[in-house]
Amino acid sequence: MIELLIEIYKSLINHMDSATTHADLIIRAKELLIPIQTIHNASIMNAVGACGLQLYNFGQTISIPFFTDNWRPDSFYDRIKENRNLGLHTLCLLDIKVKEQSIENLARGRKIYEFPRYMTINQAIMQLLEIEENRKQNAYTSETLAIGIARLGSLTEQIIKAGTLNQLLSEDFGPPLHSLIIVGNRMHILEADYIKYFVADKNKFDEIVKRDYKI
Ligand SMILES: C[S@@+](CC[C@H](N)C(=O)[O-])C[C@H]1O[C@@H](n2cnc3c(N)ncnc32)[C@H](O)[C@@H]1O
Repeated sequence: MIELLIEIYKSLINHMDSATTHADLIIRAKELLIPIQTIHNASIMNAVGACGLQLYNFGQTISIPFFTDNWRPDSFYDRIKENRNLGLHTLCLLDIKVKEQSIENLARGRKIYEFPRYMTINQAIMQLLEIEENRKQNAYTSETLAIGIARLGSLTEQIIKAGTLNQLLSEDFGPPLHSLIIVGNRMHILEADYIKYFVADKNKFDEIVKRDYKI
């Protein structure tokens, strides 16, 4: 019970009702008859509006896990495709590996943990392009408009950059945390006007807006 209370306490530092983790904690607390008071807070799920895309126009959020040599999951590709078909943007949350044990240490019961790893926007784009290359259903291409966000909310270190997936691939976003947004295939003119502030290559951006969004 103490452990659950600590988990709930820790989870108060983000938006309490936004994800499976939170629902799980609340259900478990209710089962144990622990009284709960929810204090709503900021979350990437709504702070993402800082990139200029309107929250109304986001579809399903996805999480992109690190590929390994023999585990390259791609089920989230279908979610991106569904969102894009409806003209909606996709917020991609990127994998975090902290307190992970190697198979060997796990097998031997050694409490030795691997160095923490945080997926970068560049790694996420590489994985996404590999998946498109395999699936070939045009959910997106290297020319699709996207927005990379790093350390959102930090007064001095926040970075927001918009461009094609290909353009963002070579950008340096610095230390974690990173998120990626794949822009839907419908965009309001106000969204386009806002995003322009985060674009390095304005000519290319205008070209894409004209070509893909007819605005
Ligand atoms: C498992 S999710 C948890 C999100 C958290 N519960 C929340 O609601 O903000 C963690 C992922 O959210 C994204 N994220 C959280 N905070 C962020 C920030 N300040 N800037 C950019 N991405 C962020 C990153 O992709 C990170 O890997």
